[in-house]
Amino acid sequence: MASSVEVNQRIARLSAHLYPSNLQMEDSSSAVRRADCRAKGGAPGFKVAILGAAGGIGQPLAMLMKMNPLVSVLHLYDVVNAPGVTADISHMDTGAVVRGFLGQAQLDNALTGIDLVIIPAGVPRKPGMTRDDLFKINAGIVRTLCEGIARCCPRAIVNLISNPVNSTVPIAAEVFKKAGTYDPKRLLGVTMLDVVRANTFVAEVLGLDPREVDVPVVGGHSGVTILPLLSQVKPPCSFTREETEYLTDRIQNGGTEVVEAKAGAGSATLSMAYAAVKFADACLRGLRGDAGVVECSFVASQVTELPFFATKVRLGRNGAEEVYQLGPLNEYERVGLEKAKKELAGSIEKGVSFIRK
Ligand SMILES: NC(=O)c1ccc[n+]([C@@H]2O[C@H](COP(=O)([O-])OP(=O)(O)OC[C@H]3O[C@@H](n4cnc5c(N)ncnc54)[C@H](O)[C@@H]3O)[C@@H](O)[C@H]2O)c1
Ligand SMILES: O=C(O)C[C@H](O)C(=O)O
Repeated sequence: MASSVEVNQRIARLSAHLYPSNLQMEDSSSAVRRADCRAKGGAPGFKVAILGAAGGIGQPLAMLMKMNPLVSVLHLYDVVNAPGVTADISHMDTGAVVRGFLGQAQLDNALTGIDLVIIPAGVPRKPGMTRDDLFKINAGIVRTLCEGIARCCPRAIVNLISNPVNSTVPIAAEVFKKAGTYDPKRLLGVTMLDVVRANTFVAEVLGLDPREVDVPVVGGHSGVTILPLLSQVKPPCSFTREETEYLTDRIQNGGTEVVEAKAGAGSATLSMAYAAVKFADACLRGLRGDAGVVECSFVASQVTELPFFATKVRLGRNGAEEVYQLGPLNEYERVGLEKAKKELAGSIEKGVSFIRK
């Protein structure tokens, strides 16, 4: 008759066979210890956690981060399906070691020791909804996740994707202030998709390769708060009034264009995962100490009278180390800026009072 130790070993072997992701899900297993050795002994890299990793954005984002050579350890956290996504991604023959974490009981393990946290957790829009309509559900999700960050990795850089970004970033800031861990440089709202779209649409109009185009997009991440500065496009160029209006409208409504095309099946996921990885990679290069890493982001700011605003920022070892001014605006952009600030003020206040209430 088999001893209880032997029985337990057999069960563990069978379980690992049936549920290979358990190899990554169980922190004390020898596979994880081997993975730890590999992470420490292999190419140096950063530890990254994705919260909401089983979602429409989370899955392609996890795949792309697993391909990023700057990442040595990748933690995939979600309240559903984390084991499946982890098993799948972990078979990719790239350097990063992948571990999955399922449900709130594993949130702290998912976050401990992490350098960069990327948050795409939360519900997406359906046609007819504004991003602000997501506040009711997503505000609470972001609060819970940020409480975990404050407990377990208070020095991590946070890339916040969950909408409405104009309110979720102020929510995160308030959670961190309450916990006494707030460092404004380390909290970055992800507005990269607006820049990615702007580069694409402007390149189409100019007949250029989008990779050659750089469009600053400032303000926030919703409707009129998305303010492309077409007067500052690189390479230098000019647009007719008609082109300016077409481009501004298309960039401001790019998200709605995708929501309507998906007809109830969600919002941008693939282009967002691409944009999130582009931004996360910039943050990691900054953490590594690379010079001259500059991207747009919605951050704590003194560029306007508002406490948060998106502009170009320089990313360094401490996050957004320098927040750049707006630069010269034309009349069309000055009018746009006033509209953007008016709407942003309300969204920021809504986020702040959600925590302070
Ligand atoms: N910042 C941007 O530019 C941008 C672009 C696109 C989408 N978004 C936003 O990103 C969010 C996610 O979009 P999606 O298409 O991936 O949605 P999705 O519904 O496909 O995925 C969301 C994931 O979050 C998970 N989740 C829910 N509650 C959670 C919790 N408490 N902890 C951890 N995970 C949790 C879900 O289980 C799901 O897997 C939405 O709020 C959307 O509006 C932002
Ligand atoms: O539009 C949305 O709801 C998702 C996202 O903010 C986007 O810009 O695609």
